[in-house]
Amino acid sequence: MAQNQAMDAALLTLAEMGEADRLTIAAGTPGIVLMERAAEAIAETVLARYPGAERVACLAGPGNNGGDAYAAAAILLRAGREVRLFHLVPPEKLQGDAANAAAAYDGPAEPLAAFDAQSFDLVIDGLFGAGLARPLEGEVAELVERLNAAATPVVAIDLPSGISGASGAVLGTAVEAEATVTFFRRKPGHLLEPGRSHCGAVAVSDIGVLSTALETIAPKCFENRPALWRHRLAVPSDAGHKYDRGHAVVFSGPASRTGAARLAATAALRAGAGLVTMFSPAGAVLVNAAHLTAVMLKRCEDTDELASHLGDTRLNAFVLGPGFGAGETARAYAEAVLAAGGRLVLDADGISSFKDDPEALFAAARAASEARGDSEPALVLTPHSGEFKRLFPDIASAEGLSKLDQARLAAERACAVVVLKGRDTVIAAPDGRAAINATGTPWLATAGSGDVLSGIVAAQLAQGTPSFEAAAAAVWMHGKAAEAFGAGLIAEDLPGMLPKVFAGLEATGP
Ligand SMILES: NC(=O)C1=CN([C@@H]2O[C@H](COP(=O)(O)OP(=O)(O)OC[C@H]3O[C@@H](n4cnc5c(N)ncnc54)[C@H](OP(=O)(O)O)[C@@H]3O)[C@@H](O)[C@H]2O)[C@@H](O)CC1
Ligand SMILES: Nc1ncnc2c1ncn2[C@@H]1O[C@H](COP(=O)(O)OP(=O)(O)O)[C@@H](O)[C@H]1O
Ligand SMILES: [K+]
Repeated sequence: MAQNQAMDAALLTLAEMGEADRLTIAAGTPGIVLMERAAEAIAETVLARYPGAERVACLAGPGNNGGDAYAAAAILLRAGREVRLFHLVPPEKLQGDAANAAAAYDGPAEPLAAFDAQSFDLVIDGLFGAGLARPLEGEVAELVERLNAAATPVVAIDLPSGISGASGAVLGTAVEAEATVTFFRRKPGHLLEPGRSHCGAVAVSDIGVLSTALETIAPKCFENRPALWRHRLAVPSDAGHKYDRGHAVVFSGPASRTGAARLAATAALRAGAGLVTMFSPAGAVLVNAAHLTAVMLKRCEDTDELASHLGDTRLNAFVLGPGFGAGETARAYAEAVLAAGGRLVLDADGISSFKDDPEALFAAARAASEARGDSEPALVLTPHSGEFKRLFPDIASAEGLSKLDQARLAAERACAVVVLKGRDTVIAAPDGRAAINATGTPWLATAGSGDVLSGIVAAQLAQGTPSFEAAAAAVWMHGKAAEAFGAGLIAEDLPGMLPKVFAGLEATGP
């Protein structure tokens, strides 16, 4: 059940989508039938979203994306719309299903050069989809730029032309659509920026591709939805006590920089850790004591004091980095926590501390994961792109890697779950599993919101949720908390929204 629901959230590579098509066609559904159903889905979206759009332009490219445009044009013509089709290559040059779709269309058709967006109420973009192989240039690139400058709304078939389905990158230039209709499952490019912003509202149409094909294909990338992790989340048991829900620790920075750690600690408590203790340097104990209530406080002045605290094996999840200060202390604490068998969320200054010797961190993470004996990563890294660059400079600067590729490579190298943050946060595990997040609002771009996220991750780790699922759940909840609050959000508001997020999680399906 959980497996099936997760498969609904799968994001397919070009090869995986091709394989799903191939298996469906081999099982008896001809390609032209899939194209016909794709066209019906496009027409349905057009008629439902733009009931008043009379003058419709269909732009048809040289492949099957163009074939979909011909087939959609035929349906809209039958529905009484004033349809004109503009083609990049003459219909007689099309092949296979696209050629058949073009032959079945008997409305007006002209070369692309005759197209003027201003003369239409709506444009259907069927230039390029999954087969986009290189950057747009010349006549097509100019046309796309004119189209984007015009006010006419665009519905894209499969992907806005110019967007890479694999990476969300703009190849040359790309159509800015109001809506996109894709088939069977989304592709990473629908969620990764800038692709996501170019897609507008995405509708996914089944078109009869066999969902059982996914069992053979075994995709490893998913949209971050509860179906991915709900079954692994720890929930308070009826007769449980607080220690059943884990004991999280957050390291505080010095007296003038304690707020970030408190944000993480409050979030950890709200997100369900049974107990949360702040480890504070001596000079910050009074400041922290004046602010903390349910969060407990312990002095931790140096590695000796830390070693004695780590003797308490009930302390099981740690946050190090928010407001901590970058340097030798952070490095020593991180290594000590991992060596003691703790699960560690390393954020902000904690990440930057390893800038000159990332290998030391990766080796500590590898040793910790091996010592656990369950191949469960002990380390969760939560970098934004600047912090990511400090730990993984070569991966960050390599040409042609998507954000998804970057997070996966980093996770494998660091033997850690990597949460590469942003509007399109990617969560990746060393075994190649990845999730792309779509919850949240731009109001999350506010000081301290990342600190709150690290606390939510730690709460899940403390409760025993596996690291990948813990990180993915935390990112989803963090985004939902922001959505529930709305405009005017500051980081302090996020923990207080978590009860609503939990209530919503209980009430809704995947
Ligand atoms: N059963 C199925 O599979 C179903 C698939 N469906 C639909 O098929 C679509 C995929 O079709 P597709 O594979 O034919 O690719 P498509 O996106 O039309 O483009 C390929 C053409 O573009 C050309 N070309 C590429 N880049 C270029 C550039 N920059 N500038 C200029 N030309 C460029 C490329 O030329 P070449 O690289 O060969 O020179 C080739 O001619 C998919 O998105 C969905 O809409 C649905 O019907 C449902 C069932
Ligand atoms: N435009 C945006 N839309 C959605 N989420 C965002 C956006 N910008 C930032 N975020 C999220 O907000 C958080 C910011 O974290 P971070 O950059 O570490 O900030 P800070 O260091 O101030 O806490 C991350 O979880 C990130 O994914
Ligand atoms: K398209």
